[in-house]
Amino acid sequence: MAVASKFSRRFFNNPFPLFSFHFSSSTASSLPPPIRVALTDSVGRAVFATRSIAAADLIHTASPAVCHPSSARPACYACLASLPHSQPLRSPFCSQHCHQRSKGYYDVEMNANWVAFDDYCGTRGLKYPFLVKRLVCMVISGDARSDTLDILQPANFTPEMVSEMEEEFVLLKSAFTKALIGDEHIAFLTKQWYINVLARIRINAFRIELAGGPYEDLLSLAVASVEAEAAVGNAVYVLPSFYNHDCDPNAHIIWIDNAHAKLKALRDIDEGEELRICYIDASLDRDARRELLFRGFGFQCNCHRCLHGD
Ligand SMILES: C[S@@+](CC[C@H](N)C(=O)[O-])C[C@H]1O[C@@H](n2cnc3c(N)ncnc32)[C@H](O)[C@@H]1O
Repeated sequence: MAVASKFSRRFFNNPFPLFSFHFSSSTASSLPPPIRVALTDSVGRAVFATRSIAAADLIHTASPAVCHPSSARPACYACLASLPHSQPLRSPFCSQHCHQRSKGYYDVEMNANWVAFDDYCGTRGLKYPFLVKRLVCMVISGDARSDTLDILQPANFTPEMVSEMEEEFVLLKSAFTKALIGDEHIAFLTKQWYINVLARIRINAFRIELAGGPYEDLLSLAVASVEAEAAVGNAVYVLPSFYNHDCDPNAHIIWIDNAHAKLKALRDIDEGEELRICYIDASLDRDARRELLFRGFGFQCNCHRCLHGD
């Protein structure tokens, strides 16, 4: 972690961190999470430890700003908890609590006809437009602000990529206008807004695979593992989006039962060290990792492993 340490010593001494966070963590301690976000001169913003953290410690938890279940596996509409495979799906919710808390945006979504939009995105294998659709429903219902994701780093789209998004944007917007949602409620939904949100989702979305998915029996476990798609869905978070990537990370993000994320230390971390997670499969060889990071996230990885040819 030479690169991380190089940044960390300098930025830990910066008296003006961009953010410090004070929210609940599931550790027994009443201390705030031991992190802060500060600006670096080579990788934008980054997360730094404000005290030493022991291997396997929970650093903090995070709830998604927006999430959406995958179509391949039944998952709760609100929290992405696995739903039983073996029962006919009666409700898209895992609990009354999830139903209640997402009722506003669920009703907005159910009021519109999604056949054309879902077909268009489904046949092209597009998953991120579904996160935008969810965010639009949340904004209309008053459950989110239209600028919720503005703080996150955006991807650079080429003009060709932008023009390819025209059709999905038109289908999304027309589903709402045909559902007679008043202009005043969807004034924010311009093509520029759509592109800006997708650009942030592209860099910051997490594909969620549950570590502790409840399988009712061996058959449902077999069905789940035979399916190529192990993810229960995708989600975007605010604080976890400030973690930079390292091919030999000192932290990781995990999901046990649902989209509520846990950031955990993979090894002992010093006060002032930068916390980094791995965005991809770290077991790939250097060329494959670099290719994936460049195509998926648009950056040349500056981690110690990559710089030293490992
Ligand atoms: C999810 S964001 C991480 C937070 C970001 N630095 C920011 O300011 O919001 C991912 C972006 O951070 C930068 N980044 C993350 N890890 C990097 C690395 N190992 N090498 C170079 N750039 C990296 C890249 O610009 C990448 O697109």
